[in-house]
Amino acid sequence: MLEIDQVSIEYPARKGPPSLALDQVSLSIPAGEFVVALGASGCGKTTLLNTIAGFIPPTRGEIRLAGEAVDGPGSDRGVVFQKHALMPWMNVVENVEFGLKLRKMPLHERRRIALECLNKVGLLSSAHKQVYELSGGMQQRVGVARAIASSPSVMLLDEPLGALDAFTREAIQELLLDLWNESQGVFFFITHDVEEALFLATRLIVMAPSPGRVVHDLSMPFARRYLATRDARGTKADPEFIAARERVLALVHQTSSTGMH
Ligand SMILES: Nc1ncnc2c1ncn2[C@@H]1O[C@H](COP(=O)(O)OP(=O)(O)OP(=O)(O)O)[C@@H](O)[C@H]1O
Repeated sequence: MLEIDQVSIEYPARKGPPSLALDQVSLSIPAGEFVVALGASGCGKTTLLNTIAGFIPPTRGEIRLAGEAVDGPGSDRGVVFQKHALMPWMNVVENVEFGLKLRKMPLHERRRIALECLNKVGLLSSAHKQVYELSGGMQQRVGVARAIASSPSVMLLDEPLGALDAFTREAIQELLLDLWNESQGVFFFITHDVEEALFLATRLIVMAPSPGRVVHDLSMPFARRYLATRDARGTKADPEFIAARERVLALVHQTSSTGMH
């Protein structure tokens, strides 16, 4: 269980009072949920993700994972950013096993795990390539493999597919659902794309800015429907999906325009 308990984050302002990036956000997220955060720019999505990751301490409130307060980054949380943060001087498999190496895991063991993770993301045959030899989509898959290498109970993904073409994006969406389904952990995913949000989420949170807060918390059926049918296009073309997309678009629009005033 991931618990976000009354978390507020203030950033110091150059002049005047600090700005409230998150205002008393509370969410209880049991294992096995795929949470997607949607909302206008500046509503605090990245701040919330970075706080769960342990990169930013809450100004007030607490984050708990399996009952333990989060007080910094840890191998129980894997992070994937939009800009893949791969190390260009290491090859693909060395990038994937890097976190395990830091934790002093012996080479043969970390290599076995890294290759297994590369296999899961469909890149086993690229294990010994250099990072620059890979496409953007492949690099993002390496980022995912690296994040799952430590078997985290929470995966944090900040617009990981934002820079990819539509075809690559859809393929990685399906991969992420498979990895989530297999892990039965928590995925926390940020996107600006409503269709992507609806496809991936079992739980969709809509946030609003000024101050950053959660204004809607909705349960979604489509991710599980896809996993049962393996029909991504059929899932996204379903009238129920399209109706939900229009409803959620209207909600996001509403919350972002009220945030302007
Ligand atoms: N390091 C920082 N220092 C000061 N203010 C910050 C900092 N990081 C974010 N903010 C402010 O906090 C608020 C929330 O920002 P955040 O990046 O979390 O929003 P977001 O919803 O992820 O936005 P986007 O969708 O544009 O990525 C914004 O008003 C932003 O200007």
